[in-house]
Amino acid sequence: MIDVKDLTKRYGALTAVDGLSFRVRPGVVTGFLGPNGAGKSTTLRMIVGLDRPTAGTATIDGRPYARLAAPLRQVGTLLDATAVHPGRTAHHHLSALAATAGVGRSRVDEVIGLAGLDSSAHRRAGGFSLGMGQRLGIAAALLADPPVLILDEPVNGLDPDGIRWIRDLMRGLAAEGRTVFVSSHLMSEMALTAGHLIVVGHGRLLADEPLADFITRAELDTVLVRTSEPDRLHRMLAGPEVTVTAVDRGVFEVAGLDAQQIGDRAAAAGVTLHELSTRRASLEDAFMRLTRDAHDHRENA
Ligand SMILES: Nc1ncnc2c1ncn2[C@@H]1O[C@H](COP(=O)(O)OP(=O)(O)OP(=O)(O)O)[C@@H](O)[C@H]1O
Repeated sequence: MIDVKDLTKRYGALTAVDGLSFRVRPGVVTGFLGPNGAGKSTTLRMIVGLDRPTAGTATIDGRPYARLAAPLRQVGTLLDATAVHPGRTAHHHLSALAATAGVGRSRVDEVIGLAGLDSSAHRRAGGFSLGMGQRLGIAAALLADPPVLILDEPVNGLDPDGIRWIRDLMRGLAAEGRTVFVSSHLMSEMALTAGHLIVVGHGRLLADEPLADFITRAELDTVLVRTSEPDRLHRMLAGPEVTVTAVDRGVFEVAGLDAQQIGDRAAAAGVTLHELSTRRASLEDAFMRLTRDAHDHRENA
């Protein structure tokens, strides 16, 4: 479990992280989202002891990172995949790490296989592509089999195969009961991977809830309606909170009523419908709505 309490980081006049509190629990992939500059990397860096908080605390299984007895065994991190000596091979890099963590050599080969690096294990990391560097970073994070994983933008630079691989890996690690905390810009990817979301904007907490609740709360679902009686449809749907937008001949997108309400009204009015389907909002839609509102709120404050 990761526990962040009133965490604050100021750089001169800029408050990068502003009194942030949340918990990341085991058993589910928790996505960490926010617009550029929202304070995600700064928060992750404070959690793993690379930055000192101006105020507040961040603990991993009850202790600040710096006071963990065996950090590599307790938390695996991927914060900057390029932080590998370019002259070292992947195998050499992982072996050196394994030695400091008291991890056996057989585990090095195991994580190399797990990360899909078998054929490049003896190449110098300096010649690695971004995606291979990410794979090496993930192999290093998994090396000592830690119960907590903190990954900053792990899909960066990965090809579609790599993206699917890391998605399955993260979900598998969470299903084993580990704590998996992962930041990403890719909403569609997070929607497939995360079960829970922590969303920040301007260093403040905007949401801390299951992914499904976050999307539902944005109330952005719409209903697609097809009819041969558009005028009657308009009359029966008219209302202050209802928007009807024509998307094609006889096809309308309705916001403000759900499919059941529209179906009931059509039945009562005797309007024939040829299609009635809910269009679920995407995580991206919900995220844009929430972060835009936070932005407006600040500008108006
Ligand atoms: N060392 C530093 N000195 C001064 N300002 C900093 C420093 N590190 C980060 N910042 C500022 O703090 C704010 C938060 O940055 P941070 O990198 O944590 O955001 P982020 O959410 O990770 O953004 P991105 O998604 O773009 O990586 C930004 O305004 C950034 O410019």
